[in-house]
Amino acid sequence: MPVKNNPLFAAIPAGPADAALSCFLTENQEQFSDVGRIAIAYSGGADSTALLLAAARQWPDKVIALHVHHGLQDAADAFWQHCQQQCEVWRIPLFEQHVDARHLPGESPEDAARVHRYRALADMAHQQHADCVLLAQHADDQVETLILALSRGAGLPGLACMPAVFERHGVCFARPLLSVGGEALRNWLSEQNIIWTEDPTNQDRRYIRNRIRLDVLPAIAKAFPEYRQTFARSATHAAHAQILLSELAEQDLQMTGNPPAIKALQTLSTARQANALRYWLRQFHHTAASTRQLEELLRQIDACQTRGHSIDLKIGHGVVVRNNAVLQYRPQ
Ligand SMILES: Nc1ncnc2c1ncn2[C@@H]1O[C@H](COP(=O)(O)OP(=O)(O)OP(=O)(O)O)[C@@H](O)[C@H]1O
Repeated sequence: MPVKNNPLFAAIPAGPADAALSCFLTENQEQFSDVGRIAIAYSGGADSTALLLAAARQWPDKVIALHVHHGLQDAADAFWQHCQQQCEVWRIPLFEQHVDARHLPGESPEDAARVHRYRALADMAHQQHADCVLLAQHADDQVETLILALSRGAGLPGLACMPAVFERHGVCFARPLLSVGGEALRNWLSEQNIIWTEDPTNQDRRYIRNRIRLDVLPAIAKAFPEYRQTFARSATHAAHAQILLSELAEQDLQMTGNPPAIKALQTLSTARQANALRYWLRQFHHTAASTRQLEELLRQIDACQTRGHSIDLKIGHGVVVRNNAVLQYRPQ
């Protein structure tokens, strides 16, 4: 039975996820006015449950659910079973992919799981011919991301937080719930007696994100009741400023050439050199320099005044070296 004729589904009234989705669609009209198939990244948790229901109401019979089985914790099977049961009730087609999300030495388990998850979601979206994958991160996730970025001393790309629409692995991803808080979504689901799964690791204070959510955000909420809106505004300002810096870096790389000529780099101010080099490393070599590495690279470039001067600096999984008149990044 299709979603629109399903009495179980039709009985659920619209809630905050519907409002946020419709606001998002108004803001991104062009991209979403004519979608064929739309996929929801459905973990079984509260946020993606609310998004799945709102999306299925918005696009009856065009919505599919995608679930990534992480195989990391014992609960992964239970999450998958829960998703199967719910999608059967709502008659929403569900697809699943298993990933081996073990992390490499030095890599955080959360980062490894995220990398595998995006790859699996993109694979499934390709296989099912979905136009876009919707993720259920909300306003509180955005604030957590901002605080996490501040705690790490991040630059503008980190402070810009999570974009509402982006592309990865050739697939469009979107986050339509960034304007709504997590509590509103949960309260609404509870009022409708809709069940969801709780990830037990969300209470584990060994993870910094959980400490932010459980300990820091309640204190911030007390001191700054409007923090969701004001923090989101700051993230938006940072995102806009980052766009300008990327445009400037593109112009500067046109002038210096790619790979950048050392003499041409030296004609730029130190801040512009740093900006151009960060962009060059990120866009063309998929790596990022720490603040200290970048300072050292700028020092070596400044000192490179004669043929005899060399440049040699380890950054990410490679080294930046001098190759005659230009810089070169050599993966190792
Ligand atoms: N196992 C999964 N399968 C499919 N999508 C997932 C999975 N885990 C997370 N996602 C998607 O990525 C988003 C962000 O992941 P995160 O780990 O922050 O979510 P979560 O804590 O599982 O929250 P929720 O499921 O309540 O949205 C989720 O909202 C969901 O859309």
